[in-house]
Parts: sequence; structure tokens; C-alpha cells
Amino acid sequence: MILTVEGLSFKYPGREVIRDANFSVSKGDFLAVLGTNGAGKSTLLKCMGRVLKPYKGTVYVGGDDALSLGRRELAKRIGYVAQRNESVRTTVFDAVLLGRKPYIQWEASQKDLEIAREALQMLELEKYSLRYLNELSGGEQQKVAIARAMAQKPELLLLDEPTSSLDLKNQLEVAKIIKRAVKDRHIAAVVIMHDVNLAIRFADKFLLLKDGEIFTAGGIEVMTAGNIEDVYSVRVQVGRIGDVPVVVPV
Ligand SMILES: Nc1ncnc2c1ncn2[C@@H]1O[C@H](COP(=O)(O)OP(=O)(O)OP(=O)(O)O)[C@@H](O)[C@H]1O
Repeated sequence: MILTVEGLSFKYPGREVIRDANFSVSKGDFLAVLGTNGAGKSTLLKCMGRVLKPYKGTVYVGGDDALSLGRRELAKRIGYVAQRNESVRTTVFDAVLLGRKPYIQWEASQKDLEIAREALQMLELEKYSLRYLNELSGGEQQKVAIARAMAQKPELLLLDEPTSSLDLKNQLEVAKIIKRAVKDRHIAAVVIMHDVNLAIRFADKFLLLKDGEIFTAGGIEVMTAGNIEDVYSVRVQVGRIGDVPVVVPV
């Protein structure tokens, strides 16, 4: 088990946003977290990445309580990419190399530079290497943030809407890259997604969040029209076009 969440509850001052969440993530899982705006998806992901501290419950990373791990150790195990990333005046290469920080003692080794180059290649960003982050489009910046998380070589990727600023082709590419990384590296990814069609096409596990509670979780069998309607309050049909599963609002 890469990650186990037990009895996790979180509140912002005066308001409980996550109630008693229990689930786990294993090697090879591409888990899509779905739910309406404000359901608590980002909050749950932040609790998993120790950006926020739940007031109840525990997050186990491997077998260890996340709270017992040092920053560096946690960063080796978890790569978290927020919904919005600040764009500072660093080059794309340096921003991706930053993913190696938990492994670097004094200065980056040849291996670190090589891993950063690989991550740039993976996201097809080589030609942007020497550009400044604040001179990139929103979608390009989003790909840089994913490349940095890949360079970090964590066991678990936590990605908050990684495709939200991407065009159709890049959405498919990035979803494929995440899926391939999960399978090839024997890691896991927990990915917040708004596009239900992208989720059912690429993810193999699903967690549907409704009003701060896990409505249902499991494999493709939980992605029924009934569950999707209950969570999103939209009537849908679930079907297939060739090999591709599709959800169509009706
Ligand atoms: N810093 C904060 N202080 C107080 N309330 C917050 C804070 N951040 C989020 N919330 C509230 O907590 C609830 C859950 O927010 P969260 O961002 O986790 O939802 P989400 O499911 O990720 O939504 P979206 O799909 O719109 O990104 C929302 O009602 C939101 O208004």
C-alpha cells in the first residue's frame, strides 16, 4: 500500500469540509478524484500531501504516519502539484531541476541533471528549457509543474487538476504520460479531474466526493449513470464509442 487514509476529517475555521474519509492507494493505481466544485477535492489532496493538517484521522505513507516524516523524506515519497502554481522568474530547466532538491546535498549531480532532462523530454518541453516560467502560457506552466513532480521520482503523485489549462491534445498527452509513469515506475497517482470522460478513459480507480464525504469509491464499476447523476445532479448516459468509455449528459 502506498498511501492509506484513515478516518480523515478536516475543517477550515468554523466549517468541516472533509468528514471521515477512509481509502487507500496501491502501486499501479491511477485514482481519479471527482466531484462538484467545493466538494472538498483539493482540501483532501492537500491533507494527503501534508499541506494541510486534518483535525482527525491519519495519513499513512508506506507504513509511516505522514506527520512523522521529515520534509525531505516526504518529498522523496510524494510529488504534489497544486491547482495554481506561482510563476517566478526561473528558467524552465531550473524549475524542473528543483524536483531533485530532496536528493541534492550540495549541488546537482550529473544524474540529477539527466533526470531533469528526461522529465522535460517526457512532457515535450525541451525547447522551452531556457525560457523563463513567467513568459510561458498557463498550459505550458502546468506542464512544467508536472515535469518537476516527475523529476522528483516520488512513489505517489498528487495532482490537482493537471489538465485544466491544457488544450485537447495536451489533455490526452498528459493523461497518457501520467498513466504510463504509474505503470512503468510502479508508482501511484491521485488526480483531481473535472473531465469525467478523461477520467474514465485513463484512470482505473475512482473516488467520488460529495459534500465532503466519499460517496463511493472503486474501479470502473462505480462509474454508473446513477452514481454520476447523484454526485453531479446531471442526467447522464454511460456508453462506449469503439473502445472508449463515454459519459454524455442527456
Ligand atoms: N482557505 C479556506 N478557508 C475557508 N474555506 C475554504 C478554504 N479553502 C477552501 N474552502 C472551502 O472548502 C470547501 C472545499 O474546497 P475545495 O477547494 O477543497 O473544493 P474542491 O472540490 O477542490 O473545489 P473545486 O472543484 O472548485 O476546485 C469549499 O466550500 C471552499 O469554499
